[in-house]
Amino acid sequence: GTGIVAATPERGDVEYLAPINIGGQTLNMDFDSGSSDLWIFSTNLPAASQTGHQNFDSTKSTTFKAITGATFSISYGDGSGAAGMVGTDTVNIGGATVTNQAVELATTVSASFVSDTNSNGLVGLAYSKLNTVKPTQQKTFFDNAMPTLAQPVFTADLRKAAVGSYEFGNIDATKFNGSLQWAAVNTTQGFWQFSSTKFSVGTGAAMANPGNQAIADTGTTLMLANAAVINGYYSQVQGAVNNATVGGVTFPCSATLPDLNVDVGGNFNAVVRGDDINFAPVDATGQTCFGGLQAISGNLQIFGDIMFKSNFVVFNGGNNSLAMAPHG
Ligand SMILES: CC1CCN(C(=N)N)CC1
Ligand SMILES: CC1CCN(C(=N)N)CC1
Repeated sequence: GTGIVAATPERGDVEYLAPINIGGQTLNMDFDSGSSDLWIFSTNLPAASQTGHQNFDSTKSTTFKAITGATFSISYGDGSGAAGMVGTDTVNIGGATVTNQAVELATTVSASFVSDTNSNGLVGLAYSKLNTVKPTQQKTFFDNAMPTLAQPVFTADLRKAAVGSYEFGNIDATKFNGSLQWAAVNTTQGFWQFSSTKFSVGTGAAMANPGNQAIADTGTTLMLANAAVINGYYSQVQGAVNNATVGGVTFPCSATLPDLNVDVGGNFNAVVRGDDINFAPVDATGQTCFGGLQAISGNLQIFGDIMFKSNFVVFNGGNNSLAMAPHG
């Protein structure tokens, strides 16, 4: 089978929401290729945490089954998190259906999730080895769906300030230009991870970034890269400064931003359009803009939604590879 859902950006493209159906109830969810838990807002939360959200009510589903003694607890890089109990139910994402999918019902969620009323949980699409359910680790929706999908793939078509899509089991060739370029994925850490050991800025010469790795992460808003990339890129942007007050690199909103070209798996070069690297004004004056490319230490870079806005991405769980092409 196949499935397709619209991916709708929150204001400012902070995250992209898509609807899933669980036991007859529809919730708008944040699809996250950087984690592996499918957890949902539920009526098991304190009433205050449920306010403004779609809350799954397991007592209203005729197909829900609790997993006795199973719990989950997950925390994310930004300090947010959720925890609760676990059951199985039928999950249908745009037509792709898994019976007995582990669904994790939150009994506690952090404040940032409560206040983000557009999101009612996460659909983890990284490798199942990262799933947090105890005592028995559970599989992701994609892992469970794969055997019944027409192709063992899902695709992300995320757009700047526009509706895109997530699709399971099919690669829609009308959604990208040119041919898909493929790279091997290193699954050891459970991410859609690949090497990225060189980059270039605009039409400039390739610069080495030895030993560097990156993950394709739909759950992260920005593109987080190491000092070599940050310095290499922003040295080419007039007026770019590291603005401690704002918490990252800013530049005049009138700046011309060059494209960033990054190596993927030693196999191909992905282009992140300069226009997509202008994330948003820092204040109402619209004079100063916050960069979509920001710093992270270490050599595991996080290619988040900023990269996805310039590239259609295919995740192939059949042979652990990943492909990109410019959006159509
Ligand atoms: C390496 C980190 C990337 C951001 N995360 C995520 N999308 N869930 C957490 C893991
Ligand atoms: C990967 C996740 C990080 C935390 N999130 C949040 N606070 N809304 C969602 C995505």
